Amino acid sequence: MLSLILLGVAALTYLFRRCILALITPGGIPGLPSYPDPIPIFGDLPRVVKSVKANHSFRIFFDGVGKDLGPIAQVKLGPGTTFVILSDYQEIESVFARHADFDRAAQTTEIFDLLIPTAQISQRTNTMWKHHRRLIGSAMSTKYLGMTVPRANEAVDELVDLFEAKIDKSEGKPWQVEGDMIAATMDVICGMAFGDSWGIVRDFAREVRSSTPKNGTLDEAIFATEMPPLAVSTIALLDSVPVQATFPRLTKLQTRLSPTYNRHRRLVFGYIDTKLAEARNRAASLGEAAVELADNTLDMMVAREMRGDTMTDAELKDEIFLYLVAGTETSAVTMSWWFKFMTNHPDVQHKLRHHLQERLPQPVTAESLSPLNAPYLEAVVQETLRLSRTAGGTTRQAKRDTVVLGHVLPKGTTVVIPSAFQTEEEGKPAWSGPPDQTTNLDGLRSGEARKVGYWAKGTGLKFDPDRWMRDGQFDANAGPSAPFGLGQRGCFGKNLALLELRLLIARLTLAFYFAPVEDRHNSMEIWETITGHPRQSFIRPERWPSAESTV
Ligand code: HEM
Repeated sequence: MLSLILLGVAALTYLFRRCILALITPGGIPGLPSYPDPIPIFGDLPRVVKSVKANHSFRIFFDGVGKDLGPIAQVKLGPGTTFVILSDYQEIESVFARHADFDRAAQTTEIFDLLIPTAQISQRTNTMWKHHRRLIGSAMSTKYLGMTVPRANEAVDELVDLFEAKIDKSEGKPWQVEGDMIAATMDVICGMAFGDSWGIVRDFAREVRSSTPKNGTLDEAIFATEMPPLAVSTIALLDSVPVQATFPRLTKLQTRLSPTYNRHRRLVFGYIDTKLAEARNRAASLGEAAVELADNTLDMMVAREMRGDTMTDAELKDEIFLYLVAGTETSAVTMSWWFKFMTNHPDVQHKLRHHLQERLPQPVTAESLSPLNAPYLEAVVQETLRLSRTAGGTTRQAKRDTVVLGHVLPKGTTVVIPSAFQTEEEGKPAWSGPPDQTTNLDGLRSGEARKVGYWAKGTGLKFDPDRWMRDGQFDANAGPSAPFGLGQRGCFGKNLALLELRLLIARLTLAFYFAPVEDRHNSMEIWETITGHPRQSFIRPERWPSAESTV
């Protein structure tokens, strides 16, 4: 009897110890390279938090894991939470294409679900996501985007005018350009989403002309321009997305209760309400013709509603607001990096200007900006996207147990795809771990043979648009780059973003020479929100013919 009791006690003790061990061990996937000595319960979390705080950047941390630990590695964030970091381009392509195995990760849907719970970005690939894509997909069609070019051209005219005003007032001093680009992309996106630009850039130009700039601590010009309340509230809502929060759920709870957040929300969603009512009145008076005549996204959605293909009002408003969330900062930040690349590469500016003078008819159309008509322009756009790494990285979550590079990833595993692969060099991928981690991966990869080339050895981190050119043509498969993600959950606004970048870069190159700036204005440091901003985005434009330009 006693021995039975002792046996029972031993069994219970063993089970108890196993449970405690399971609780305090950070978990992880057997056989995958990971950092040594994670802290029990917290795993690598303190290490991640420290690195992100020191660098102001998740991307630097995750790129670093890929470089240190190899093409597939793990970061253990405590029991049950493991991130797999995948840096091998060929396998990344395959993961993006395996829709039955992977979906948008909860880490992404959960950071947006407070702000826009029913928008595409907050959904797994479910019925609602498919319905929304069907309803607004045509907003990204060539036909619709082509129709928006005259309106976008007007927005660029206003930006050129703003730069002219700033040149006249700045006495040759540089200024930070990101605020101008946020204003310009908001004007473009609002024009497309509501049919009305907010006219922010036009107001900026008026304010610049009627005031004197201050001198900043780096001897830069600081202009007294003010964003209108709607734009301020939009930016505040965007900043409330808990992308860097250690405990996002707690941060969301705090945000939900914040009077400031709720005030911004009321203002922006009240504006969308008014626009929605106006669009419905317009559609009612146009009847059947409303579908054909719709020239902005809201009108397009409302016209379809009349044909019985409906979203709820909440869904409609979330999708429209997603335009502002996803479409302004991303394009503005990419453009801010472009200015930096230009001030550091006068040779590229000259080459691009000559190319555009030869190729671009006036007025500019969507077709004239295409890679076929202006291949070097496309090379500059794609090189800017590759090296600015605006989105930093993407994530996917395993829908079932699945194999990646020979390792079984359990259902629910989050795969992080850092941006490091975009700088991959010939025969030497971005990662360079110890020899046992850089073994030949052939036979382990689940995708088809590689279609995309490598960047020439030692050049991955250089800004060089010519890497995309083959025999005078743009080659989309020259080397690895996926700034918009890939697959069915890739960026919805990719075509719009590309058109906008092509137009802005072409028109600004023809209008100005962006003179080099001093070293103290030329830091390449990143600060990260949802996107990776250049900490310094100084420009010193000159009208053509420029006194400083040598050509
Ligand atoms: C340079 C500009 C832009 C960049 C670099 C960019 C990048 C990205 C990336 C990396 C993703 C995630 C893709 C993935 O997980 O595979 C994404 C998603 C998305 N983007 Fe963009 N984007 C840009 C501009 C835009 C614009 C202009 C719009 C719309 C007007 C837009 C709308 C969206 C939407 C709605 C999603 C979520 C799609 C979904 O969840 O199915 N983006 N973008």
